[in-house]
Amino acid sequence: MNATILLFPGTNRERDMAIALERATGKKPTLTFHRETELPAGTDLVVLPGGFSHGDYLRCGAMAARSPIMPALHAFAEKGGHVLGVCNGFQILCEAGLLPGALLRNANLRFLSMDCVLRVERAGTPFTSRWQKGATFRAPMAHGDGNYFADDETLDRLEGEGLVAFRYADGNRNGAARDIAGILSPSLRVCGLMPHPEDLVDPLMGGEDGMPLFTSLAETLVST
Ligand SMILES: NC(=O)CC[C@H](N)C(=O)O
Repeated sequence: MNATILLFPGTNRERDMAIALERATGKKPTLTFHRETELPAGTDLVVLPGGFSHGDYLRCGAMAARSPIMPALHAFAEKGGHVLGVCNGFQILCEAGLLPGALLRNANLRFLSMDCVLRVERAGTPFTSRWQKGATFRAPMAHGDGNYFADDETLDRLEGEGLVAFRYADGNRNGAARDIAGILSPSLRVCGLMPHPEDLVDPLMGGEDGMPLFTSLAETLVST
């Protein structure tokens, strides 16, 4: 699997993401700056990592969603490419319209930095094939704007079509609608989630709970 990590001004989780991807694939991902207009040839997976792109001004991810690289990302997704967005990356994917809804300020208006427990709501996707449905796992979270919002019609559609990937299983600290922590596109090839599985991929970090996300992708996206 050839992974490309996108970098925006203010991205700060790209190294964590690169380590997690390399652990799963044995290959170093490519880093591509937001000012580029093309993705590296042969990219199987594009990852938008966490951080504070453009200082979180306007709304988290709003400016990054209009970066020069974004038309290439849209084209990649339309052609069947896989895209993962974590935290600020999830916010950018929503602001870019690649996933529905938006991430609003946390309900208590505080930045949340702690571990949470996620439940896998949809197994058998490129992002979740290594988990059973209903499995729970620990994931660190660190965000000020993780309050997932969408209108009821959209939420009903996401639930009806099995596009809720992950829910908070140990309490809803940020106010996210229906405890939603991560969602999938109808194609199942675009996924965004707020917590950080890439920060729990080594016993030295306190566990490897996040690894199945990356091994699922590595197993699905075997490069030709
Ligand atoms: N860790 C992150 O990616 C943070 C995302 C965003 N800046 C927020 O605070 O919500």
